[in-house]
Order: sequence, then C-alpha cells, then structure tokens
Amino acid sequence: MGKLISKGWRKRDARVIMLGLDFAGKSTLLYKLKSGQAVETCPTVGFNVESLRTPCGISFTLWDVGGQDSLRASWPNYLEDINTLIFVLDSTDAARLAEAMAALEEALRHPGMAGTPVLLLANKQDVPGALAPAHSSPPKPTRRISQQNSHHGAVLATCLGLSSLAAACPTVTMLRSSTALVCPEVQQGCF
Ligand SMILES: Nc1nc2c(ncn2[C@@H]2O[C@H](COP(=O)(O)OP(=O)(O)OP(=O)(O)O)[C@@H](O)[C@H]2O)c(=O)[nH]1
Ligand SMILES: [Mg+2]
Repeated sequence: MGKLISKGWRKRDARVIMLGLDFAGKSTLLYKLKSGQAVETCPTVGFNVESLRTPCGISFTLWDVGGQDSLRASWPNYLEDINTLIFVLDSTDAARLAEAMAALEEALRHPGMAGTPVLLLANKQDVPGALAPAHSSPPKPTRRISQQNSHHGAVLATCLGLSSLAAACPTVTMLRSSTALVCPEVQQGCF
C-alpha cells in the first residue's frame, strides 16, 4: 500500500494488474469483486478491466490479463507504472505450479516491478486436495532461477513451495483464496 500512495494515488486510481496461468481464476475473481456474483467465464483473450473501490475508499482499476501461453508475451505491456501485481495460482494444478512460477519470475524481471508489492493468491482453496501454502511435497523448480532482480530473486531461487515463496521476499504477500467462497481479506481490499 506504501507504493500505492507514493505513486500518487490521489492523482489517479491505483493500477492493479492480475496475472496468472490460464484457468487460474482471474476473471472469476474480477467479476466477483465487481458484481458480488459468481459469473461464468470463458478464457480471456486480451484483457478485462473494471473500476473498483475498497470499503476504505481507495479506488483502483483492476486489470485481468489473459493467461494462455500464447498471450503471455504481451504481459510486459501491462506492467508499466503499476501499483500492485496480483498473481493468481490455481492451487489444484500442481502439475503446472512450476510453469506458473516461471511465468511469475518472468513478470518480476520487468524493470517496472522493482519494489512493487506482489500478492500471490493461492486460489481455489475450496477444492478438496488443493495445495495449501505449506504443502509438504512441493514441486521442484524446473531450473535454477536467477537472482537478477534483487527484490524478488531470492524468493524465486527458493521456489520450493507456496509458503517459501511468500516467506522469502518482503514484497510478496501470500494469501489463500477461493473466488467461489470469496476470501474476506480480498473482499475487504486488504491487499
Ligand atoms: N472451485 C473453484 N473454481 C474456481 C475458482 N475460481 C475460478 N474457478 C473456476 O476456474 C475456471 C477458470 O476461471 P477463469 O476465471 O476463467 O480463469 P482465468 O484465470 O481468467 O483464465 P484465462 O482467462 O484463460 O487466463 C472457471 O471454471 C471458474 O469457475 C475458485 O476459487 N474455486
Ligand atoms: Mg480470464
């Protein structure tokens, strides 16, 4: 929130970008926050954007960017001058956790991301068997992750599980979420 203020939220609404692999639940979350309703979604091609306001009166625009593989090359275009990145993980998709981490790593390398708060949402926690932030058999990273970005490299280098991601980097906050249930912290705009 500090960066949100320092970047001049009085002049314009804060800009919050939501990224994550396809099927993670980004659009579902966007429309749940906008309308309070569970909305049926289809894969996003391009982006969706909505103006929202937290209960404590902060206005922000929430950008939901399509996460399909073919669309990820466009992600850097959305990362200019942002106040917060929300990265949504599908906690039921252990097979693609390493892919998600690689995509997050790529996003964090963007120069505009230095010092930007990152909220990692471990989504779909309502599904039985969903990975918990402290799950015991985390996937191994597919490759050694570089330390290029001093703000985030340490996290990614120890990308052994959801909890270590959050613990190792001060700019990353971990939150379990379920759009289906609407996590109260998200609804109250506590990010
Ligand atoms: N059980 C459960 N299902 C969810 C949750 N959030 C989203 N879903 C489902 O996950 C599927 C994908 O949701 P979307 O919101 O379209 O995913 P997306 O991240 O926007 O995907 P792209 O637009 O392709 O990047 C849909 O069938 C949703 O109903 C959740 O918290 N729990
Ligand atoms: Mg979508």
